[in-house]
Amino acid sequence: MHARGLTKRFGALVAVNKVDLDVPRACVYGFLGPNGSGKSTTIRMLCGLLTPGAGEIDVLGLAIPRQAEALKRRIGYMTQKFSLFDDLSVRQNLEFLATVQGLSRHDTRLRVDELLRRYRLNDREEQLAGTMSGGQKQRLALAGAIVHKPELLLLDEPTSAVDPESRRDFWEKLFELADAGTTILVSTHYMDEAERCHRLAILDNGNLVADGQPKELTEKLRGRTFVVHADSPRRVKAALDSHPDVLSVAQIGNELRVLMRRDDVSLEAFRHSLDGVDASTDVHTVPPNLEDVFVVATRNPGQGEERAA
Ligand SMILES: Nc1ncnc2c1ncn2[C@@H]1O[C@H](COP(=O)(O)OP(=O)(O)OP(=O)(O)O)[C@@H](O)[C@H]1O
Repeated sequence: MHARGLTKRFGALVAVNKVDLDVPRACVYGFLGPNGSGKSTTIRMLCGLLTPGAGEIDVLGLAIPRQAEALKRRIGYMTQKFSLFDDLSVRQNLEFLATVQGLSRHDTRLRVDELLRRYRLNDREEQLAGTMSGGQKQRLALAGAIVHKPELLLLDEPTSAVDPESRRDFWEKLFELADAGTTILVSTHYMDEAERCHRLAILDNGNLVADGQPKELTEKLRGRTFVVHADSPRRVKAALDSHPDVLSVAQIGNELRVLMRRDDVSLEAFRHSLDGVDASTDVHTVPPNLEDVFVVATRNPGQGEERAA
């Protein structure tokens, strides 16, 4: 899947601004960005639900939106809002979706049986979808999105309302699908999920501000993250908040995770800048994580053009 110069305006707002994307086949591609950064709008344009203001889109060899009709049978789409019928049973939901996708009665029965088994829903196939837990609904919604064995799956914050174990379980299913050749584009606000993707794109105010493999993105930030142990972390944080080279400070218990704007501030110089603030401080460098990448990409003016190869 490729997009070039993808743009969408809503009145004066540029929701998506000249975005270029390349999503390799059978890849789990993560889409990250603050609220309102344009993730859903991009995904909706890629699956032909929304017409771009400008740009070229090629999905599975089809030109979108012109050939969107032909794309429908080849993609699956699932959003944060469960697209299920609450007053139909688990089985009826899957049967309905299979019929909409044009499966014969025979194929529908085989496929629904297979999905109920594989998604551990066979012990509750008669239960009304509306009475299921968030995690179960989400498993059913995923089963529904792949009932027609799509080559590409577009998932818009599919795990936003479920517990950590259900999220892990859901991601196991995504990797199973990718191993079997399905390409997956998934938006998320969870860094642990982003970390698991083969590749990632970060959007900010409609602009693509970073893309690459998670490891490439974090390696580029080497030398920028310090951890400060202190007896009075609030006082140290107050001092760091006014430090010109500090981009962000996050408190985790008695530790402060400090992200610098630049990578040329030495550990010694940084230690020195805390002299006289709290005698108990202990500072060391730590490897950057994806959250650091996210903060740099979305908060640091001038970093917008940084891209991993
Ligand atoms: N139909 C619409 N009409 C007007 N503005 C819209 C419309 N759809 C989206 N927007 C605006 O476009 C911007 C991008 O929205 P979008 O839903 O794509 O962001 P997002 O990154 O998916 O956010 P979130 O993480 O909150 O889901 C927002 O400012 C939103 O208000």
